[in-house]
Amino acid sequence: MFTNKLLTLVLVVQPGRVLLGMKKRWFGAGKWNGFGGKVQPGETIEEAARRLFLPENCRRKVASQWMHKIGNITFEFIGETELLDTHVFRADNYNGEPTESDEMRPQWFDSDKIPFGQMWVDDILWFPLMLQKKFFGYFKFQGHDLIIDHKLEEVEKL
Ligand SMILES: CNc1nc2c(ncn2C)c(=O)[nH]1
Repeated sequence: MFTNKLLTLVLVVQPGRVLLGMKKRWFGAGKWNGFGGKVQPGETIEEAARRLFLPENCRRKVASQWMHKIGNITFEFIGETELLDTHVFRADNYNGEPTESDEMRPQWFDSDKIPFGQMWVDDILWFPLMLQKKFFGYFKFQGHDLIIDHKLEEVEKL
């Protein structure tokens, strides 16, 4: 019997560059990734994505349509009963200056120099879709570094 944990992931994709953050602790520490985390009770997925990406002081200034949903990926880890239901957004119009937090150290990467070797092993599979389309994904992991099964499909709408 699986339980579902709702997570958000925000990526800023601009002409020629992508904003990633080095996760400094907890789940996924040591990997570059988008920005996000757990959806709290009582908030929508979009509200969580906004809360977890935008610093407190600039949330008011950013219009609500600043991001759009582009993907949904479910991660299963063999031996664990909690599925990570990850909702992926793009926030391309973000024009702030990303600042380091106790969780993440932000850095811009050229689109052709994404550090996939220091990212979750699934990212290299769905990033190309994320750049062009909307997609659904399912990844079954053995530990944190081996994908033993996956599905990935482009969709017109989520
Ligand atoms: C397990 N692979 C994986 N997990 C993620 C990712 N982003 C957030 N979470 C929880 C990711 O890119 N890959």
